[in-house]
Amino acid sequence: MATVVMEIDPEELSGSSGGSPGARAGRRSSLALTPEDEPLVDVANRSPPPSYIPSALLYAPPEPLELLCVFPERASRVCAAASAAASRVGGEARTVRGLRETLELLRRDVDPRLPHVVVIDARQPQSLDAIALARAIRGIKNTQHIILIAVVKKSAYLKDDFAVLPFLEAGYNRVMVETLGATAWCAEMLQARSAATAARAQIGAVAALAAAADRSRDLVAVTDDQQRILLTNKSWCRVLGWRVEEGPRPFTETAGGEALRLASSGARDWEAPVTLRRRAAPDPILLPCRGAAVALTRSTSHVVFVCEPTNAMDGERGRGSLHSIRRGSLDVRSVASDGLRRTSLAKLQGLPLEAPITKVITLLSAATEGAPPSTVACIERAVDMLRTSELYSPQMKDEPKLRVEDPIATDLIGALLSQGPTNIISSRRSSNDSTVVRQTNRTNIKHKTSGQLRELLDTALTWDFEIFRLEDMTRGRPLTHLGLTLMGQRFDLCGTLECDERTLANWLTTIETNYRPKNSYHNSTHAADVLQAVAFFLEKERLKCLLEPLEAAAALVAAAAHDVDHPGTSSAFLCNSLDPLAILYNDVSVLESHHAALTFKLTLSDDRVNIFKNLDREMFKTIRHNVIDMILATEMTKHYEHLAKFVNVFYATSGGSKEDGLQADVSKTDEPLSLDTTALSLPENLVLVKRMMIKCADVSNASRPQKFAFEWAKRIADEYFLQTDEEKAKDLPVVMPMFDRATCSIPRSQIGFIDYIIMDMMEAWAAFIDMPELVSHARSNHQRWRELDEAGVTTIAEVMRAQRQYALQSTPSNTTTTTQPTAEE
Ligand SMILES: Nc1ncnc2c1ncn2[C@@H]1O[C@@H]2COP(=O)(O)O[C@H]2[C@H]1O
Repeated sequence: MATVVMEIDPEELSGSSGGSPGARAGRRSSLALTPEDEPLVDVANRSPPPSYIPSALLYAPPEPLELLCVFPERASRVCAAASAAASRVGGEARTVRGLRETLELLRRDVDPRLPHVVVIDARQPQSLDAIALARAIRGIKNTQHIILIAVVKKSAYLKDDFAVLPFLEAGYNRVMVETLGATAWCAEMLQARSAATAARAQIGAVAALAAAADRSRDLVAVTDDQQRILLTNKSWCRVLGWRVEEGPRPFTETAGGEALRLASSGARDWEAPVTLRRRAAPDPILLPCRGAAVALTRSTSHVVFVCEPTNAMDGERGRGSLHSIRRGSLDVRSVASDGLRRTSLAKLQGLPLEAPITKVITLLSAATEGAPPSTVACIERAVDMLRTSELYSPQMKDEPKLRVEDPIATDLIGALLSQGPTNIISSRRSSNDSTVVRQTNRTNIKHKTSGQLRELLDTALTWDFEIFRLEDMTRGRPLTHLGLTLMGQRFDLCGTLECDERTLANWLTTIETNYRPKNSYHNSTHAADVLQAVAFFLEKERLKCLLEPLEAAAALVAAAAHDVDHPGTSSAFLCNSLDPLAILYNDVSVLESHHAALTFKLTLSDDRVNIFKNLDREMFKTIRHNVIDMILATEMTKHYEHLAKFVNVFYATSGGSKEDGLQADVSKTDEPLSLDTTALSLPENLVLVKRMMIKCADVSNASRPQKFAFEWAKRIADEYFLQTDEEKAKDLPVVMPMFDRATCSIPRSQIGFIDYIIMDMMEAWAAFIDMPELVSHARSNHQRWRELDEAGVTTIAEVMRAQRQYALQSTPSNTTTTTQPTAEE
């Protein structure tokens, strides 16, 4: 139906003054009246309003469980079991003995520790009337979300099938038979916490929407499907002379007109006039009304009426003007913080410079204007978080389980992600193992390759490239050979950098010589492996289109040199031992700074190795900047920062899933990521791609076929163990105490590494360059580590034994397949 729009006189509508139709003036309304006041109605030709609570409103930050036990007997073992379960799942328990104490605790006006769960001993009615207590708790405001659990005797069930009913009717959510079982209580606590958190979020959302209605200058009423009024807002009460919180009453007592007919017709969304009776005045008023039916199922559950007051009512509003309604609704705290925010905003706006984060904070702060209190609270929290400088530092989510149950993963991830010295330094000694630039005395390499080596190098661009075979065949100098093949021949680095092949060979030899062969992991085989991964990635269409030859060259150089002179111990170790490198770099990005600086020191030290010597100043500046940036990006303390930036820029966010995306869980990997291709055209985003490329290459071992992944896992564990040995021998803080060769579970460390470091990153990168095998290998490695863990395998020797058997079983005809590559040549 077409809507007839005409000017109407609000005073006439309100019935409070005469006024001829010809004298109509006032605001526009989509409500149309004929001169005879016959309403023409605009019905439901727009999209219907939402019949759901928007998910953003249901956001509930994870909270540690708060348990309240009400047990008359202090020494109750059941109470102790429930409390122990609460702490097992990372929460806290308090115990009270009776009704009075419980109610006192719950009635405290602002108790931030309002319990999620109350467990009540219902086994001895003579000591505690559990039914009365539940009723009393449910009678207190804001306790609807609390999960009440009654503990009953087993005999209660056996005697009477319906024994639970009085408890449920009194307001309990669950009835539990008394038990001391830790598992049963833990399960109960976890379920109860999530039910309570969800319920609290729902109630908060409803309260927020009620608050929004309350602050509207429109007259708002909500009825049920029987047209009984359930909720009215302040404007409604003021104009119609109602008391706030009048109980349910028939809407027809108060309202009439076309609006009512439409509401009862089941229309989803309509506009029509409504007549409303005022208690203090004889004449009803006629107001334009917008209505909506809320239907969570097929049938309507609620109908919302929003009636526009007329200008003539402004006089009646008193403190109900828009301004005074808003101000009146704010409490002292929110006014104060609002004021403070404005002051600091004003200061920020006065500055000539504005960082993007300032713009974001300004926008968010502006969005609190007129928003309901719960939304304001959410935004304020978000702004507080944005104001910290550690935006990308990960914090364990609600995963206290990890800490308790998987100390090895906690150790590893904690050590990878934390920077600087370990907190307590029990003894400080300078390291004898100072890092010095070793001059290479092997500038001449035998560049010719044997037939077998040539054959192997021909497969250099396959994802199952036999890197350990290359290590054997080249007697520990895989980087030079692979570098000449990939950088020299495949990517024509000499053409891009305008250097001769001899210089490239010298450079590779120099870099390789400065890797330490004593390291089981951080040696030149790792450098070659990362170089190979980068070269493999560069072959992908997406990167071929995006990167210039100079950028590709920078990536290869960075990959080859990214861990040069790695001492085999972590930055934290260097800081703890006051190593000269830690002193030089002030405990900040110690190793990566050293790798980048040494790369240039070695390269520029001699024209015979200087692959950059023919570049002009600008090109040199560009490649130097790129190489440094990529090497620094391999620092694991910045892992989440780089990953989050990459994901935020290149993937469209949907429903907050990207925030969750950083939570490790290899089981939830089915959602396709949707690439935002517009971001690709912005040159400033390329740096994120390059960082991500080297980062993924650096830890790609976990995404390689199993036999390689397992060998790398063995090597890194060996290196970690040596560090732990050295820390103990030198009385230094032990950075990863769980990495003790006698006790450490290799499978568990790998499961943690894949869960928390690899999976999300590989998913994002694999989708970006279209390389699904990165994810599939990581998943199948994860699966195999789990099998080994479940089989009780822990040490390196056990892993290797199990893998040898596994290889024999899965390829019975191929008896040469082992996880340890055989030496050749
Ligand atoms: N398979 C693995 N298991 C555990 N840690 C690993 C593994 N691969 C790489 N790492 C760690 O990830 C880090 C990446 O940066 P680094 O090469 O400096 O040091 C690496 C190791 O500490």
